[in-house]
This record gives sequence, C-alpha cells and structure tokens, in this order.
Amino acid sequence: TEKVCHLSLCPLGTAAAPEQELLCIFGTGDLGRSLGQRLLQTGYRVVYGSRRPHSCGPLPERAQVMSHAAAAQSANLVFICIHRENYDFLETLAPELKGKVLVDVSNNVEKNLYPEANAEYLQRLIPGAHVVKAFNTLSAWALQNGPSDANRQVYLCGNNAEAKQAVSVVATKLGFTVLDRGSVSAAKELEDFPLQLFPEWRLPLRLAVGLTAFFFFYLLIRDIISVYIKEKKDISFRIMVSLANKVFPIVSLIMLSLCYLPGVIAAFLQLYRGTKYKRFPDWLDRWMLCRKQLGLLALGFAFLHVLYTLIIPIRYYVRFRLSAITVSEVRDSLTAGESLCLMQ
Ligand SMILES: NC(=O)C1=CN([C@@H]2O[C@H](COP(=O)(O)OP(=O)(O)OC[C@H]3O[C@@H](n4cnc5c(N)ncnc54)[C@H](OP(=O)(O)O)[C@@H]3O)[C@@H](O)[C@H]2O)C=CC1
Ligand SMILES: [Fe+3]
Repeated sequence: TEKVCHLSLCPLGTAAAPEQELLCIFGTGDLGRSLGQRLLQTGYRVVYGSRRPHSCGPLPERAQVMSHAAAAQSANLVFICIHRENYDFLETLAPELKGKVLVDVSNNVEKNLYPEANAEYLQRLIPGAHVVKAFNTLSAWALQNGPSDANRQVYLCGNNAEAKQAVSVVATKLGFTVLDRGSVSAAKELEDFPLQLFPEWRLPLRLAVGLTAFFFFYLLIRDIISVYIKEKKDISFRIMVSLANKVFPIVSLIMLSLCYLPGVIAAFLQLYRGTKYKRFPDWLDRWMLCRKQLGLLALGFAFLHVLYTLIIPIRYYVRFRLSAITVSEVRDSLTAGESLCLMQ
C-alpha cells in the first residue's frame, strides 16, 4: 500500500521508479552478454561475475562487473553462463551461493557425454543452492533479439518450486512462454533438445529419399537401359526431365497415402478394441506423429511434378520453333535457288 500511496501522491512523470531487481550472471561470454543486455532492456539491474572483472570483453552499458564471490552475494538469482567443463571452480563458492537460485543454461556438444545432466552436476557441486535448468534451448542470438514466433518457449525444470517460480517470472518478463517440465531429472531431456535437429522430419525424409531412389532406378532400368539394350537406342537425355517427372508423382502419391493410412488403421484398431482409451502400438504411434511431415513432403513432390510438367511443353515448344525456323529457311533458300535456275 505504501507504494500505491506514494505513486498516487506524486505528480505525473516524477514517480520514483520502484527499485529494480538485481540479477547476477556468471560468465561474460556470448550468452552472458546477450542475456544481460536483454535483462537490462527489460528493466532489471545486472551484475556480472567474472574471473577477470577488469579485463573482460565489452559488456552492455549499465552492467556492473565484479569477482564471482562479490557478484553472487549481491543477488538472489544467478545465471551460470559458463561451459560445464569449467563448473568445478563453483564448488569453492558454495558458501556465497547457499540458498540462491542458480540457473543452468548449459548445453553439451553431443548426447551422453556425461553420465549425469549438467544441472544435476551443478546441484551436486553446490547442494545448498536451488538449481533450475532453463533457457538452454535458446541461442544467444535469439535471446538478444527477443522472442520471435519460432523462439517463444523457455523450457525449465528443477526441484524447488519457488526457485522455478522466480525463474519463470524473469522468463515471462523477457517475453517468453514458460513450459515447466518437472523436476531436475528432466534436465537430461532438456539438454538433448538442441542436439536434435528436427527429429520429427527424420523418418519422413529418409522415406522420401528411399522411395525416390528406388523408383528412379526402377524406371531407369525399365525405360532407358532396357531400350538401349534391346533397340540400341540412346534416350538418356530423358533422364533429367521425363524420367524425373515420372518419379515425382509416384513418390508424392505414396507419401500422401502414407499420410492418411495410419489414421485409418488407428480407426479400425479402435473399432476392433471397442475403446479409444488404450495406447496404440509404438510403431503406429510414431507413424501417426509424423503425418504432418509426410503430407508436406507429398505436397512438395506434387509441386515438383507440376513444375516439371510445365517445363516439358516449353521444351517442346522451343524445339518446334527451332525446327519451324529451319524448315522456313530451307524453303526460302530453295525457292531462291529455283528462281535463280529459272532466270538462267
Ligand atoms: N552461445 C549460445 O548461443 C548458447 C550457449 N549456451 C550455454 O551457455 C554457456 C556459455 O556459453 P557461451 O557464452 O557461448 O560461452 P563463451 O565461451 O562465449 O563464454 C564462456 C564464459 O565462461 C567463463 N569461463 C571460461 N572459462 C572459465 C573457467 N575455466 N572458469 C570460470 N569461468 C570460465 C568466461 O567468462 P569470464 O572470462 O568472465 O570468467 C567466458 O566468457 C555454455 O554452457 C553453453 O552451453 C546455451 C544456449 C545457447
Ligand atoms: Fe500427373
């Protein structure tokens, strides 16, 4: 109530800004800098903890830099923007970090590099702190530029509900949507996220490549190589357009049917079982989950088919024009020759 009275008594514009919360960032690297800049823009105060407070690279204006211990003491929330390989020194800061919320943003370069998740390791190093895994699925670039449609979500997990709440308040203020994934045992999963490149596309893409290769070679043997062997006719110029244009619609239709088939199978399965409250078998589950990708790929192949179909008449037209020109020129020269003969 004190704040409200204070604000309402003040004339417009001179209201004292409420004390901004101070947040701490360990590490003055790429991510630390981007995160700090974003936090400052959102209205937080930022203090960096660094090994070399006086000689670190360029930092956002208005940010303070101090030693790790001093920085840790001044804030309740500490973002650890340091690679996991260098975490070990944090153990010596355990007294300063006791009771603080530590945000682990780290990623690994490959899966299963370490037996435990980075966040669990951090928690083991500093048992007295509350570790929250968050922000690791964002890039420094995305953080600096603020949330966009593709980068809206911040996944977080941790054992302490209050600590998670504190982090999600910050994330929300930064403009992100928070998705709570549960306790720190989910950290491993979160750390694997950035290492999966469009996982749901992998199977459909492999399928598309496989089908394309299969039908390409099948048609190559059937339409071109066999003609060459039987009739000694070389029609290999057809490979680029005509043959390809036979492969595209076939693959497109197969992918389209694969997109709709699992739904039908699932419906029959439900009818057969007499209930829809039972899990589908794993293969069907996986198949159902990539229907969107299968459909989009089918659309892509259909589009290629349209494109190639439009190219073929253009090619014939050019050939027709060329031969028409040749014929008329031959005719002209012939008539010229005839008239020459007549004159003689
Ligand atoms: N860059 C990105 O896009 C993303 C990065 N991350 C994670 O954020 C973390 C930091 O990444 P990033 O900023 O790119 O890395 P950088 O290499 O740019 O920065 C790491 C910082 O850690 C500190 N540091 C380095 N070595 C040690 C050490 N031996 N002891 C103590 N501190 C050390 C340094 O700060 P100082 O000199 O001030 O001590 C350094 O600036 C990583 O865990 C990474 O996985 C997560 C998502 C995206
Ligand atoms: Fe067609």
